[in-house]
Formats: sequence, structure tokens, C-alpha cells
Amino acid sequence: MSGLIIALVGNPNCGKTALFNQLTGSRQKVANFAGVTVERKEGSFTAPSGRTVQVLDLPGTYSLDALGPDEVITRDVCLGKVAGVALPDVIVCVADATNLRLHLRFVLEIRRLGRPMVLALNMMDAAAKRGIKIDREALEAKLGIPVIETVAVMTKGARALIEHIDTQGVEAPKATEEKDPHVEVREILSAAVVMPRFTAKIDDQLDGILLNPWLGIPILLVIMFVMFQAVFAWSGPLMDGIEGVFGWAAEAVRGYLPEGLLQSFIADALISGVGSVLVFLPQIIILFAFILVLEESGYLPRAAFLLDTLMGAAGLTGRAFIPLLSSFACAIPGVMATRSIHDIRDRLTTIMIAPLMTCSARWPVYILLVGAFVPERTVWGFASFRGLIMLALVFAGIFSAMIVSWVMKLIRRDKTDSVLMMELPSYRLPNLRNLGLGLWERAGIFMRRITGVIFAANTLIWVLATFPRAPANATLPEIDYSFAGMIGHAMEPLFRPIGFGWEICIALIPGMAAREVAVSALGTVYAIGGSEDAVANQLSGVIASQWSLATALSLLAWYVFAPQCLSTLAVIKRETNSWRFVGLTTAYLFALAYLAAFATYTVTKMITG
Ligand SMILES: Nc1nc2c(ncn2[C@@H]2O[C@H](COP(=O)(O)OP(=O)(O)OP(=O)(O)O)[C@@H](O)[C@H]2O)c(=O)[nH]1
Ligand SMILES: [Mg+2]
Repeated sequence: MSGLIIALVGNPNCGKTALFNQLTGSRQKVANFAGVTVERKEGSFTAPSGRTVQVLDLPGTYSLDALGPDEVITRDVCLGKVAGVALPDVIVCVADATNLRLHLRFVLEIRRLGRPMVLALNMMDAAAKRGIKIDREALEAKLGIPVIETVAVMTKGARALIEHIDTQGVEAPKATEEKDPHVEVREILSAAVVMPRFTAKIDDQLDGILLNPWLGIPILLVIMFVMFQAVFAWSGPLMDGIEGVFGWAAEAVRGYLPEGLLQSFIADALISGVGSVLVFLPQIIILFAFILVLEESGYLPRAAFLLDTLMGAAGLTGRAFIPLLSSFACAIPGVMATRSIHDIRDRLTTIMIAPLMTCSARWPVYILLVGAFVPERTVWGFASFRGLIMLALVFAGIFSAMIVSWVMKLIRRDKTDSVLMMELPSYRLPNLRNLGLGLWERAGIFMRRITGVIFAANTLIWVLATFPRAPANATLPEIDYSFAGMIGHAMEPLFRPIGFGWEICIALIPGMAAREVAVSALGTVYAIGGSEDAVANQLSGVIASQWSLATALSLLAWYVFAPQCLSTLAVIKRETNSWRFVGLTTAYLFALAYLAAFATYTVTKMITG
């Protein structure tokens, strides 16, 4: 039996990716705001009849008429006009049952393509909860295409959808007379849908509070505040536990293995290096849990709405918000999401500032330094001082991004103002299963980085820091004779003015590959350097006793700006297709990093003496 190809299309945020995940068993990212999927994704599975079904998940579009790249791609994929993508046998148009007035327009556009299609009436759970009644058969009759109800975040409906396509086959809809889409949508709604009297009452009430001009921003600040407080307040015992296990393991290795290279490799590179990053897992998970809840509940686009005035003042288009928001997880999807910005100059500005958003690779570094240097104090009777500093670091990134884009706007002499046109999704209680999966997923990514890039970088650092070995009559610590020592000492003059010693210089090199590697590299360098505490995995203890406050703050300032992530630079190259632009972005970010670190170092030195 031959295979089957189906394509998922629909407006943004209707649940295409959730359905794709149900069908194919994969775990692509879903979130409650528009524009999450920016690249088409393919997957496949075996239908009950034994035939292989290939599924294509496409970025959401509001219409096929517009000329944006996503709209063109969607239409061309549906018509089999994209090189390398076969003509889909069936188009599955996904629609949000709670918002049919909007989504049916798109269904009609797809129907006009004249290809075999099915309507997946998604979010039926939410529709039922709001008292929206949909007569499926009437809808089917009116549209002339099969309609199947689904709840893509649970398993409901996905199987029925497949069974229908698999066993009954799908035919192209019959051509109908051309009607004004507004009129046609109204006719269909009146024939098949009964709306409750007060549909979005809860949404309106919540928006009345959360988007209130006086309350909105304070509530946003409180949410952010609680988030960072929680990171420090709830993670203590777990972190102590992990630290204890690694400290014990390092001791055990030292006890069992004879002194020598093997012992040093296992204890210094593996245990101390990896352990120094792994201790942050509890904090990372707490942070991700907050972010996921904010994503799922539909609050995030509201935050965009609140910050729109600020963004407008900085000369940014409202469309920049989603890319910048994604950059808080990682700048890579963020840079890719700028595809939704049509004005090329707006797009380049957004790409330039995306790396300034606090991505998740920065968290371990911030948490380590803040934990080591900022005293655990309670301010105003209830707030953790450390949490406040973290909040300040995040805002330092945001505000510098605003300043950079404001300067760009001055340079461009651009006087246009853009308005944020955004559809606010309905509020939704986060689904526990989804949350769990999301957390599992992100913790998995963090762990894979530890076992992959961090492990590799640590091995490299260990080799560099161990060879060549110190001469027999050595007077200095061993590491001073090694390659790492030489490189570090060579770099030191350049970084002396901003307070970085040679150990930090060494850690900055592998830190170019990925930011958090610098933490584990410091762990290894200090462990080999023979610091007692680092051996017991208390890297924070070592740096607290060896660095000055000025150095620590300077490194924090450096990390707010420095473009230490090769993958981000690579994706900027891919998206802009210009090495010059990559060079410009890298140069300006390093320059900012150096300046900020220099200013921080000098001022702190002056104050602390
Ligand atoms: N309650 C409920 N929520 C759903 C359902 N389907 C999807 N969602 C949620 O709706 C949001 C959007 O889902 P996605 O799958 O990301 O939507 P998408 O169509 O891929 O969106 P884009 O990629 O932005 O075009 C997510 O928060 C999902 O968890 C459903 O049937 N019921
Ligand atoms: Mg999607």
C-alpha cells in the first residue's frame, strides 16, 4: 500500500503543533501565543492499516492572500509547488473551535485551493467549557468537507482523524459559488454554532486587571520578582544534596585511585567540572516551570502588550516582541522568529538585540556568581537580595537592548511609528501533563548539553591545563606550566583592566562555544590548581575567597553583553546571509561587554577601595 502525505495548516496558535505531536509522537514546542513554529517540521507514523503517513507541520498564517514568506510557503506546500516537498494527499486544516469566526475564513481560503481536505475542529474542550455549541454535522454539510473534533493536548480525536483519512479516503471539495467570505462565515456560524451569551467574560475580567494601565506593570514586576525569588528560595536543599553527592564522589575517587593522571581526569575534569554545572539543575527547573506556566496560560502576549509603549519608544516594532521573548529561552529560535517581521531594517535591529535577552545558558553563570558574591540577605523584610540582583541583570539586558535599538532608529532617521497588532489568546489553565512534558524536555536539553558540549570542553580544558607537566623543580603551582596557563597569562594583559585573572581568561575560551561551559571550565581549572574547596565541589567558595567583588561584578556585566555563543552567530549568518552583519553584531556586543565590565570594575573598585 502506498504511503500517505498530510499537511497541517491553520491560523497561528490553533494547535497544529500539538496535533502533530499527538500524531507522530514527537515533542515539538507548543506555547499559547502565535508564531511558535517558524520552520516546517516533518514526522511520520504508521496508520492502523499499516500504511506510512508522513505529516508536515507548517507555521501558522492568518491568510493565504498576504504576500509574506509564510503565506506563500503554506500555499505552495498545499499545491505541491515547493521543490523537494511532495504534494500532500490530504490537507488537514486545524481550527480553534473557540474562535471560529476568525478561523473559518482561513478554512474557506484553503477550500478554494480545491485539494482534498479535512477540518480538525480543535480545542473542543475549551469550547465546551465556555458553553459554545457546535453542530458538527451542520458544519460538515455547510462546508462540504469532513469535520472531526479534536483535543490536541489530550489524545482525543487524533485517532479518529487518522482513521477517517486512512479508511474512508478524502476527496477534493466540490467547487462552490464564490461568495464574500464575511457573508459566508456568518451563514455558516448561524447554521452550525450557538455561542453563549457571554463568551469571553472571564478573559475580559482578567484582562481588566492584568492589562489595567495602573495595575498591569506592577503585576508583571511582581510575577518576575516571585519567579527569581523562588529560584533561590526553593532550591537550597536539593542543591546541597547534589553538591554533597559530587563532593563525596570526588573524595571516593581520590581515595580509591592512585594519584596520577587518571585520578586527576576523573576527579577534576569529570566530577568537579560536570558537577559544578549540574548543581544548578534544581534552579533551572524552577525557572523553566515558571516560564512554562506563563507560556501556557496566555499571559506572555499580555506582557508584550504592556511593554509595547516601552518598545515603541525604543523604535522597535511590536512584532519584535515574540522573537525577543523566545530569546529568553535561547537566541536561536528568537533570531529565526524574526522572519515574521517584514520590514528588513526592523528585522535586522531585532536580530542585533536578540542576544541581549537573558538566555537560559546565562542562568548557571549568573546563579553561580550571584550565589558566590552577593550575600544572602533579606531586604525589606521579605525579599532575597540575590533574587533582586538576578532581576537587575535581566533588566540590564532588556534596557540595553532598548537603547541599542533606539540608537539604530536615530541612525536610520526613521520617523515611522509602528503599532502592535496582536491577537490575545484566551487564558487557559495550564495542562499538568503538558507542563510535565515541557519540563522533562527542557531538563533533558540541559542534561544533554552537560554530557555533550560541556563534557567535551571540559576534557579539552583538562588536557590543556595538565600538559605539559610541571618540571621536577617546579616552584609555581602545576597549572602555571601548562598550555592553559600560558594561554591564560598571554590573554591576561588585555583583560586586566576589567579585572579578569588568568583563570577567567582560560574559561572564556571554551565559553565561546556555549556560555555555561565557562562555569564548568572554572571548576576544572581550580580543581587542577589544587584549590581544596573546588575539589569538594564548592566552586562558589573558591571564587568567593579568591576574587574581589569588583571582579565578580565585572564578569557579570561581561556576561550580560558578550556574544559568547557560536550557534547564535551561525544562525544570524544563516538568517541574514551576511558575514558583515555577523561581524558587526559580534563586534558591537564585545565592545559593549568590555565597556560595561570596565565601568563596573572601575566603579566597584573605587567604592570598595
Ligand atoms: N485546551 C486545549 N489547548 C490546546 C489544544 N490544542 C492546543 N492547545 C494549546 O494551544 C496552544 C497552541 O498550540 P500549538 O500547537 O503551539 O499551536 P500552533 O498552531 O502550532 O501555533 P503556531 O506554531 O504558533 O502557528 C498551546 O498552549 C497548546 O497547549 C486543545 O485541543 N485544547
Ligand atoms: Mg506550531
